Amino acid sequence: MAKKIYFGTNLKMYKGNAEVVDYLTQLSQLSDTLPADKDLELFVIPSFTALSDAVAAVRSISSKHPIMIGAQNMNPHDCGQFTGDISPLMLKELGVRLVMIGHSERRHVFKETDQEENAKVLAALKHQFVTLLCVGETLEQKNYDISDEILRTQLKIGLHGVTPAQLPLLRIAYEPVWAIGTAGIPASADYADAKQAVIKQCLIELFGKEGNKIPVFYGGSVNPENAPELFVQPHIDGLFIGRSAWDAEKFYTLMSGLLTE
Ligand SMILES: O=C(CO)COP(=O)(O)O
Repeated sequence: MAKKIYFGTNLKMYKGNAEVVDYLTQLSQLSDTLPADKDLELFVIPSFTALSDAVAAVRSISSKHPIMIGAQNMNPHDCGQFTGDISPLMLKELGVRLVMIGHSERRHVFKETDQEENAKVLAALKHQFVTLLCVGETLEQKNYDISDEILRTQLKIGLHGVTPAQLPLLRIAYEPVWAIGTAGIPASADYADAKQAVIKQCLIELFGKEGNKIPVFYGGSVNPENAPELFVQPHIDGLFIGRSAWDAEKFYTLMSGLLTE
């Protein structure tokens, strides 16, 4: 069987409810026309306020390649005195299937620690969410030549206590902090692939040969120009995209170009 291919986008704090519904309606219709013989996992991660209607929107359109809806963050507790936070049970109730944990903006803007990401990873897996842990080094860490150590630390703490039975739900995104967003400089395909290899090696150390089956995506200024080279790298299982995927047609064009090459 051909290798599974992964495409996802994080909408960050950009689209409100109505805009997310329009976007998903368009993207679901377009995704139906992607090659039927490809084994694809597509996911879109909107803001919390759009999740309910986002789930309804993707359910209302039948597509050969249905879109999985994810949340951008999650409190690890089922309920409690955590004003402003959202629990796993609340996300489950809405039909959300995926939870993203440890996005660079959560780590660096909101100062989340590896230990906090670990609590969220364990809670997300316990509640059977597809669990997407993001890792990546800052520019300063890269300049000190400690990127590999940082990635290994984020993985070893972030995944502490994950059991082999939970691995099929786990996804990793490598998103170098310096490559993300409007001020980001895209990683070269060679650099990205080398770091993805470090991540895969660490996953094998943690979980044995089953660790090699965990999909690892690249994210950080993916665009129509650099996507083809990134996509064919041996250690990159999928692309996790921000700005270049926020227009449904542009996202579709990027994906269909890669799938038909
Ligand atoms: O943060 C990202 C995805 O989570 C990547 O964003 P950009 O593709 O806009 O750099």
